[in-house]
Amino acid sequence: MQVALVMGSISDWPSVKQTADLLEQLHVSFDKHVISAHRMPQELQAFGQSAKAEQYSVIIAAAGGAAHLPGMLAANTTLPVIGVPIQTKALNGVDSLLSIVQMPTGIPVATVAIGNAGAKNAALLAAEIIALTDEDVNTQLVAYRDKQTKEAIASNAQLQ
Ligand SMILES: Nc1c(C(=O)O)ncn1[C@@H]1O[C@H](COP(=O)(O)O)[C@@H](O)[C@H]1O
Repeated sequence: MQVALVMGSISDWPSVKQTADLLEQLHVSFDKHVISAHRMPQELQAFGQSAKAEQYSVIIAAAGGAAHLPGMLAANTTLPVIGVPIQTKALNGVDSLLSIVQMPTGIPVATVAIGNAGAKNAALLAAEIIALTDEDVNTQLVAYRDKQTKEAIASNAQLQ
């Protein structure tokens, strides 16, 4: 698999599904895992440390609240980790965002926006990394961008 799609809880799946659907559309192969740094610390460490040997190219990690999962995965691998802040009820996902984005120097997490835009951009960012060496994924990405541009131009008609 090219991407490991990891979430802190099964309750994150409705958001993470948007990432999964877009990865599928872009022909990126991936598998899905619930792994919590807080609830499954040993499994988290084992997963991070074996991720490179498993031949993943990118890890996407989505978590909400005290979202230490992306950072702790990044601590256990040198693969690129994309962090997705899940929108929370109590603090609207600002808690998730700040937990993920403010990493110390030396252990980066590529953090995307809170909510739907972030969930989708995580898939696109992963696909852009994969597309460096995968012509099929590159073709899908170019087509995605092309369609998006055409739709934006066509939306001018709604102004008339
Ligand atoms: N942020 C983390 C971590 C972690 O970072 O290890 N593990 C679970 N969670 C988050 O807790 C929220 C509530 O989880 P539950 O619904 O299971 O109580 C979820 O958004 C999950 O990502």
